[in-house]
Amino acid sequence: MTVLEASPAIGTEVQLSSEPVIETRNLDLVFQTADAPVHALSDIDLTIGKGEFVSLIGPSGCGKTTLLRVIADLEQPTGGTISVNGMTPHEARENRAYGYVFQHSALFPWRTIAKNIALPLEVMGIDKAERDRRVEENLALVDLKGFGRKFPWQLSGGMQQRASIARALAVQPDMLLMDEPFGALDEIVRDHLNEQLLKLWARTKKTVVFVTHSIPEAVFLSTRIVVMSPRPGRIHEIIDCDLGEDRPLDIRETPEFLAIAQRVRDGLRAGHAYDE
Ligand SMILES: Nc1ncnc2c1ncn2[C@@H]1O[C@H](COP(=O)(O)OP(=O)(O)OP(=O)(O)O)[C@@H](O)[C@H]1O
Repeated sequence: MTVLEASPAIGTEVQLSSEPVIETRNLDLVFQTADAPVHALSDIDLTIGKGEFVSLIGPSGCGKTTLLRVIADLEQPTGGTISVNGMTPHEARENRAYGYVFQHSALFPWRTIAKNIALPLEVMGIDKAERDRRVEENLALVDLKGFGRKFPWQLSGGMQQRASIARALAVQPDMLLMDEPFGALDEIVRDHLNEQLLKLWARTKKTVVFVTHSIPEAVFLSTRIVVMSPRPGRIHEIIDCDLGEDRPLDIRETPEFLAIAQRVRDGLRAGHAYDE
């Protein structure tokens, strides 16, 4: 199925090769605060297809997290429309359509890794045998086999983030929403996790929406990159990242990769001009 998206951003028409799972139209969000209203999102038109890996990139405060939180039903838009898997975000949340991964692992320190992963399954009322099966399956998926009985503080930061990805995957969501999950980690660990995430994505075919500040990370991981501009956050440009699925780390030195990275950098610079 091919879907044509009309977007006010640069690169106005986008051909999606899969059915749309997230669709926003004229999405707006104004936070009411004690001082003055904060216009966080303005006129966001975005369609994300099933199985895509889409990164949101933009300067601090441009609304990346807010957009992810709207998709996740953690914030309510003040204008426009949004559908997630053909449902409202609220219905999608109730249907456990997505798993959410935060910048910091958000694991409970008093529970073992296995019990952290099992927690949402307990809340869902899934029986112990199935919980144990899913814990083992997802530990293996993020290369943490044998670490289930450890506590979070016994694991490195990178391993803790992998455990939170396993927890998000355990509810078997169609989608992963990831808010700068590797932002607090050093470069080498981040490179390694980027490689692992890419393999995981290729294996599971989940739709991923990924917030990052890093241009190389966005280009390395994504099928499309949404470049946002600040105050109020809007989409400046959507860039295709047509590097194929097989992406070893040294792809980052190729002319194709560097050309896309330059386009993203130019987009971020031009987006800043909105502020002036
Ligand atoms: N609950 C809230 N109440 C009021 N203002 C808010 C709230 N949440 C976010 N904001 C404001 O909305 C704007 C967008 O914030 P958001 O966290 O989405 O940006 P971001 O692009 O994710 O930033 P960063 O890259 O620094 O994480 C900012 O100006 C922020 O201060």
